[in-house]
Amino acid sequence: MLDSATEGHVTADGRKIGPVVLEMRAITLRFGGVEAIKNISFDVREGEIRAIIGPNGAGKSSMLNVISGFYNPQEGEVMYRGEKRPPMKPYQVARQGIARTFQNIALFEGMSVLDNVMTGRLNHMKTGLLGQAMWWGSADAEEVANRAKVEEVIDFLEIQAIRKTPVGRLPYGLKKRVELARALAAEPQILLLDEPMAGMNVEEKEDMSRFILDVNDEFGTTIVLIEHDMGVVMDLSDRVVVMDYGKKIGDGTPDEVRNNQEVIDAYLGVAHD
Ligand SMILES: Nc1ncnc2c1ncn2[C@@H]1O[C@H](COP(=O)(O)OP(=O)(O)OP(=O)(O)O)[C@@H](O)[C@H]1O
Repeated sequence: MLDSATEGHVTADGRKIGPVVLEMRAITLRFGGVEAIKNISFDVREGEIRAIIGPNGAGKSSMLNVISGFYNPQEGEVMYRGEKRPPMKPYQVARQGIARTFQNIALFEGMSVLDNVMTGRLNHMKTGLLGQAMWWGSADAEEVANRAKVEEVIDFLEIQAIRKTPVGRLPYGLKKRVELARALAAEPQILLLDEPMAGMNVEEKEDMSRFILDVNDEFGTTIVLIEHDMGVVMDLSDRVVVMDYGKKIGDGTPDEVRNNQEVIDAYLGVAHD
């Protein structure tokens, strides 16, 4: 199905998957004596939904943190759009078009939904948020564009009704959606989602799954996600990387991974959460 890193294909449901956009090459990450990631390679194609799964402590968050620039690995290379990425700070990675959400929600609780989503535009602002706030009434071209994008995202994620509500007053599932909105406001090419359904009830999970699929479909955003809920992962993802104790033990379509004996033994048989 995927013969070449430079070719794309169309999925059974009609979504376009492009060439490789991000490639992790032989990544090793250590914390003192702990090897959180052991010589792992995998790639991400433009427009795909790529999951990273594995039991607790497998190294999934560490991997997402390497992609987002939060950690720089001791060994290996991150190739982005065909070029080797030098060690970078997270804000530099964000400027390259990679946005993320966090496992534990990281929003400004006292600020409104609208203002929280607006912070996602920081990378697109020449004046910075404070400057924008001071000129809130006058609306120059940059501000108009930023506001328009934020309103588009708010509409898209169906959170218009709560746009003025302080985030601290919202239920958990909606906070997660606001976090997604903030990440989307940055207009990322790659969106990193760290356990987007964690702590959600069934209905909230269904909503979030739909929004992830819609974002991917509507904006063509490439999505890399970590998720514990196996049903969600198998339904959403084009391809899945399986990690266990810092090693990669599987990589392929949901069906391939489901039928991989090493994965069955090491992961699916292991209860957690
Ligand atoms: N900042 C850190 N300092 C020291 N060790 C760390 C640090 N971050 C992660 N580790 C260790 O690295 C290993 C991988 O952790 P990581 O959080 O990446 O796993 P995970 O698969 O995301 O787990 P979970 O599903 O529980 O979130 C663990 O042994 C963890 O204790």
